[in-house]
Amino acid sequence: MTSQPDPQQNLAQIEQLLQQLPPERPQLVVLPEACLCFGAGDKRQRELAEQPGSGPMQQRLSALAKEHGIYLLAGTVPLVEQKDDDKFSAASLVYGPSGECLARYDKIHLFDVDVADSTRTYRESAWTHAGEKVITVDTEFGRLGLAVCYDVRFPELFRALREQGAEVIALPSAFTRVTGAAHWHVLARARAIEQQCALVAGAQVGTHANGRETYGHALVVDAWGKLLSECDGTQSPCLASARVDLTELDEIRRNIPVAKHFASSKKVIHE
Ligand SMILES: O=C(O)CNC(=O)[C@H](CS)NC(=O)CCC(=O)C(=O)O
Repeated sequence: MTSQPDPQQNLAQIEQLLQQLPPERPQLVVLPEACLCFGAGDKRQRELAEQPGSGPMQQRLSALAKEHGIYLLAGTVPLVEQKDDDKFSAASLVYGPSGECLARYDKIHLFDVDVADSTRTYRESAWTHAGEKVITVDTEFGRLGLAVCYDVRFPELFRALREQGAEVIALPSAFTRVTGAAHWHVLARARAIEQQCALVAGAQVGTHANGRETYGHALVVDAWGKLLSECDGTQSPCLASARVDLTELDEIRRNIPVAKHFASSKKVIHE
């Protein structure tokens, strides 16, 4: 998606995308990071932020999951608790096919980074509370692990997801065009290969209202690291869609038992 600051506009685009879904169920749809208000600015996002479980954005997402009978993962909806200061949490929300909210993951690694692009300095922690919990959730198709965008650079989080039983990992993202061109595919495939999990990544693409440029390339990778589907950036919004065979995952894990061999490095690396 090339999300705009206005949630209504983005929701209309999401509705259009969902009309094009293949008929198979169960089905997981992973929307990009900041799918409802990209580029709204920190002040506006704080205004839009909802309390967990209530508010128009969450109601609409829940209704869409139910209407289409899908698992719908909304990348980073701004949420606040009553006690909050002027910061909000960047929360990934997972809705089940009956519309219930099954899980919430707050982005752990915040993007306080300098990039050689027109934005130059990114300081996400200035307005966002960092998450403190590793989250997995059971679905009809297996256990889903949650990560967001910049998290992909931290393999420890993905190892923790695997240790919690993740089989599929969702990665809603908004990689910068510059770092994405250099690192996106390698990082996404490496995390899938290392943890022997399928990985489904939504992505922001193009030039946004605040002038930011994102890399796109939403993709689906299997547990062998094979790229099953990808948006190539020529069209937005765009749907990358694939059928993932999780019996293959069992075989990969039997043949290359990295979870067991992890004990070897645990013995010599003391944190
Ligand atoms: O700010 C918003 O509205 C939405 N959030 C984002 O765009 C986030 C935080 S600025 N972007 C990233 O994490 C880029 C990571 C990246 O590009 C890398 O790791 O190289």
